[in-house]
Amino acid sequence: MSDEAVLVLEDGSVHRGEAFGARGRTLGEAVFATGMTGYQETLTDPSYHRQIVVATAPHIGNTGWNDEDDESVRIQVAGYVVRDPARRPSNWRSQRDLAEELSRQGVVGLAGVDTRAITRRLREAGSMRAGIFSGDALADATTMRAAVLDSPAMTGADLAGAVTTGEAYTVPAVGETRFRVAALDLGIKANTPRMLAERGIETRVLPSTATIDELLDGAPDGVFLSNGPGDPATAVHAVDLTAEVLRREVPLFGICFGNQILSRALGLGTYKMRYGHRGINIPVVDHTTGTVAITSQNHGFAVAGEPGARVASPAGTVHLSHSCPNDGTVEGVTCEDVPAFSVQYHPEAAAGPHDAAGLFDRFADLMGKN
Ligand SMILES: NC(=O)CC[C@H](N)C(=O)O
Repeated sequence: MSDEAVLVLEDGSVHRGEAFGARGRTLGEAVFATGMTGYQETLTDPSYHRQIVVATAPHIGNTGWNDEDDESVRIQVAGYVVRDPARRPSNWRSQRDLAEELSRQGVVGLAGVDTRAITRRLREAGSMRAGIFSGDALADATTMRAAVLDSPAMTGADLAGAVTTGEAYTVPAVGETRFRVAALDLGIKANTPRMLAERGIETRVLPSTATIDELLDGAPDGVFLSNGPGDPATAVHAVDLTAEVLRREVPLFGICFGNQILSRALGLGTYKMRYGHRGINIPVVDHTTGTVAITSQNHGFAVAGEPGARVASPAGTVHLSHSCPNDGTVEGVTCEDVPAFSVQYHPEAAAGPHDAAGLFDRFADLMGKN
């Protein structure tokens, strides 16, 4: 690992370091993530599809790679940028080294750059299109920047189809089955059905193209809308399905992309944030209880509205029930006339705080009351 690699941002800045993982070219939206642990879960989270993740934690790779912590079947990020990779992993669960796994899966990375300087740039100018170039793909700065400027933006990107399951599958409950849930897979993470299962919930995971009849086949007790990549404004089919689920008053819970979809089905808007929220220590205020949870997050779009407000929707009153005190963005919505709620943050996060895990119990209660 001594050959050159370069990160080129849309603003024309060029950041030179060393190749990390596979050699070649990759293009995507550059975003920064502030978690100091959990890189394996981050890299395999489908919500990061087509994003080049810049780690602000300076030292990455200490705990290696194992076959247990993947959130999906592959590394999903378009590229990975770190400052100082661990020279050798040391953890009792580690089976491989991070750079080796990136190479094995053909994921192009970059090491040895000042990731905090890059982060400051992304924070001031906002998330940008970017490319990592190494090996045969290295070229002069003008050529590399032209490739970046030619790549698609995240606004308007419809990406659920690229990460959803091809076939429906079922994850059984642990112990007695209390409820059955139909989950729309827009980029679901493995830990979601696992956490539902621990609460006696069987999850049937369906492709993002499922029809309303497929989704509600067998009369599930609830519907779950997963996290996922891309711009929620493009998720027209998922929004239509959700509107129908609301009309039928089937209990519904959504996470992140799912929160944006429920909100859009309720007539609220979504917009692209300047640089988003990606980390494992982001505070969220619950306006119903006045309590604050520390949460894991990974989103670049947000729901528009005034935190704490109650607004009219096709499904009755909606409470913009959660918000982030850092920037006043909406972090969750609760329907007051139909059994539906969602959050922008991640109760299923592994490597991250557990403050929000109770949301799965809230979903179970909602199904129980129905
Ligand atoms: N984690 C997610 O579900 C992300 C949702 C959406 N793609 C966003 O960036 O805001």
